Amino acid sequence: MRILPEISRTFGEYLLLPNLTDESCTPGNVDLSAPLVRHPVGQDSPIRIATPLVSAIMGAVSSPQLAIALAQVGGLSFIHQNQPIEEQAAMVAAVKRHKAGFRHNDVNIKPSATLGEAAGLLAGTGRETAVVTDDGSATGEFLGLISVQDFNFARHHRDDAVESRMRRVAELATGTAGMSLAEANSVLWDSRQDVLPIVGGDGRVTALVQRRDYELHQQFSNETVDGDKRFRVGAGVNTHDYRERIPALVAAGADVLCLDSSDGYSVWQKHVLDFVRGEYGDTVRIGAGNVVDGAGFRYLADAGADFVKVGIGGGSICITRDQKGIGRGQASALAEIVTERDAYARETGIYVPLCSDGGVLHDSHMAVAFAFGADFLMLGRYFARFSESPAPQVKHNGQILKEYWGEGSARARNAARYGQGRDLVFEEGVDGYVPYAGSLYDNVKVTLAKLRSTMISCGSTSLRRFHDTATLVQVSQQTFVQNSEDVQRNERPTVV
Ligand SMILES: NC(=O)C1=CN([C@@H]2O[C@H](COP(=O)(O)OP(=O)(O)OC[C@H]3O[C@@H](n4cnc5c(N)ncnc54)[C@H](O)[C@@H]3O)[C@@H](O)[C@H]2O)C=CC1
Ligand SMILES: O=c1[nH]c(=O)c2[nH+]cn([C@@H]3O[C@H](COP(=O)(O)O)[C@@H](O)[C@H]3O)c2[nH]1
Ligand SMILES: [K+]
Repeated sequence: MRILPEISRTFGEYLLLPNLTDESCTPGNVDLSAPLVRHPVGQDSPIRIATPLVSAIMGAVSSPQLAIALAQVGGLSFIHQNQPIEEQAAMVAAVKRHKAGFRHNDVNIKPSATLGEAAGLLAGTGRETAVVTDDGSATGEFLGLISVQDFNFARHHRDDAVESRMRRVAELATGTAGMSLAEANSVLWDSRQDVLPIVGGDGRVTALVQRRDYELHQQFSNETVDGDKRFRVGAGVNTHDYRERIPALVAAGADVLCLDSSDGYSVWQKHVLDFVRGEYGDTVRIGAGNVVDGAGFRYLADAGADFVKVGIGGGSICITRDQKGIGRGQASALAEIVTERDAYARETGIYVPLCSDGGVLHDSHMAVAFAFGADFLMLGRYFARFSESPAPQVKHNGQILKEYWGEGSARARNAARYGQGRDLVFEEGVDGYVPYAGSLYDNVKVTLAKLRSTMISCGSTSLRRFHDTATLVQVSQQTFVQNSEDVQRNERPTVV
């Protein structure tokens, strides 16, 4: 038995001290880009991301829609692995197929559905337009479009059928499969429609081009794309069915894989890394984890992990610490592993990036994590709140919420029981709600602005320099109480 001479610390226990801010420290000069995978020291990582945020390997978080939005703003998603192999591979393929400016047709409704149902569907998915098909599925016959602008409950009854208000195919301009984005946009503008359905030879809608996306696209200069300008996407894998799952994900076009486990310091993870190197050499990139100490990091780095993920029990839906008594404060875990990463780089000449996973409750915690030396962050709760996340949106006591559940919760494990015999003996995650926060685009923009501002105060224009020069101070509980004790906050309605 050994007792570490430390008190395990979390992000919220630290504040940053400013450093000298000079003329070079402007928001436009701050480079937030990060290496995603291992590389020789002094060289660039084969995959970099302009925005150092990745979405958690969770069913409530990482869907194709969220993956596309996050890649557009320069981050990366990891499609969850708590689902049959074919379904996960299909989600990866959907992201890879999605050409910038072309959206998947994933919101469909039957003509006999009610306007009330259409309104619920659109609100739940954060979309303005649904495609009307004969059977209400994405592969059904294309009959028309129904948008939020097509009906108004002051004039139309909730029980009226969608077909009473939809714009029918005959009245619509459509594009053809294979059309370039520039061509599609010309038709869109000529037709004065907000949405252009792209229709394949079989009469089915393959994609939608939206005027709003065209406008958004002008803003995206940092997209995470591969050499063919397709969005990059990651995928979670496990240590059970990897011999079947990994080939399917690679075939679907996954750009990077990541082992998804609460405990990465295991021979099972080494077996998977050996399998990947044996089958694919360095052409397939795979991260491993999670670990919370230097020994765990070194084991996975030696086994060939492309990045190492840090964090046990710190997630917002985590109950691992209560259930198993295992875990470590995220700040303490990072501090030790960052030291090990840098020692490893000096010894071997190989830099293995660190992903800090979980436990970010405020945007300021991101700055603290980068100051501690994380290369990029994995976030679950943060992304679950956005309209692009796949979780259902619900209303409770007048507040709009999104469902958010852990991968160790009964809900996720039930969904995962597809013949692997992974019986649920005890839960390790919560099944709950988070407040709905609007679109990913708007929120990430604000978060990154805060991070740039913190870095400017600390005199840094790159994450590496920020880490190298940061001064952190541990704060007392009293410091936080002092901030807010006397001020009665205005209860402002949540902006939706
Ligand atoms: N980051 C965190 O703190 C936590 C994350 N989670 C999430 O919950 C999900 C489930 O995680 P885990 O329960 O750790 O799943 P896991 O599949 O990694 O491990 C489950 C059990 O199977 C054993 N095992 C794994 N591979 C094996 C093999 N090939 N042969 C024999 N035994 C093997 C492990 O030792 C462990 O006892 C993941 O999505 C994970 O991210 C759950 C709890 C905490
Ligand atoms: O103890 C746990 N039980 C669970 O059911 C569970 N599901 C996910 N995770 C981990 O939490 C991370 C996301 O954390 P945040 O919501 O704090 O960003 C994720 O990225 C995971 O590492 C779990 N941990
Ligand atoms: K272990």
